[in-house]
Amino acid sequence: MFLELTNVNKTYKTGDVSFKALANINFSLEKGNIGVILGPSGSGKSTLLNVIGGIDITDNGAIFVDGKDITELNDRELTNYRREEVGFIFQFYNLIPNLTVYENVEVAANISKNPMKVEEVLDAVGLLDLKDRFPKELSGGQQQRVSIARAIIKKPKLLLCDEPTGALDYNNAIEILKLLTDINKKYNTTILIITHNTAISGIANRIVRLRSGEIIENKYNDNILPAERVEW
Ligand SMILES: Nc1ncnc2c1ncn2[C@@H]1O[C@H](COP(=O)(O)OP(=O)(O)OP(=O)(O)O)[C@@H](O)[C@H]1O
Repeated sequence: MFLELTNVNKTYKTGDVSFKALANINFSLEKGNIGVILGPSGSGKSTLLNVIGGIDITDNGAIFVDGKDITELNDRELTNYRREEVGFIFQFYNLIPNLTVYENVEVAANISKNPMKVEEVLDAVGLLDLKDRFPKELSGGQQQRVSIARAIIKKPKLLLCDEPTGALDYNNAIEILKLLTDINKKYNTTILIITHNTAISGIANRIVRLRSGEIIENKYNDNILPAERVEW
């Protein structure tokens, strides 16, 4: 199994108050699969993505990524894991406003050991013609393509997406889902998407539903839809 979580718990402590954000999480995802984590606001989706991405730490449990338990890594190893093995995509793109499209992607290449060529990645996301524009000169969908280019240039084993279509209108959202499924096929990248939008689960091999930090449903999807046929 490529990604495997066993008995993962996460508690936030603020002063004397503690809050259990993840309770006994168990699920797994095969290499090259797409997983979708569904759940309402506050159900623990971002927390789950953050612990899988090595941005936050768990109370206990194991998180195996490609055979390695990342909860056992020291700080330096965890930095390398985040930098080399995981790509992140967020709802609000987080592009650097005073750098061009090309430069935004180049920055990511510069901190990676064995990156793809900037042109190749911009071509893969359909932005080669717009490489000299600044983020404010792009539509939301185009800005999200830049952030996807930035995430995949390091050839991540795992692509973690936090509401990747949350700020987009329907047509742009479908284009981004199509791009994610294309990347999944082209590079065999394992992708995990968190969203409150149930319709997005149409493109996923595995669907996990969270409520109040607990998994209430975990199923294999044997009726996968192409992105173009996802509707909401
Ligand atoms: N740093 C923190 N300190 C304390 N509590 C936190 C912290 N981060 C998140 N929480 C709490 O943990 C719970 C889960 O939060 P999380 O952000 O994982 O939910 P979510 O499903 O991603 O929500 P949303 O869809 O609104 O982003 C929430 O009740 C939240 O208030």
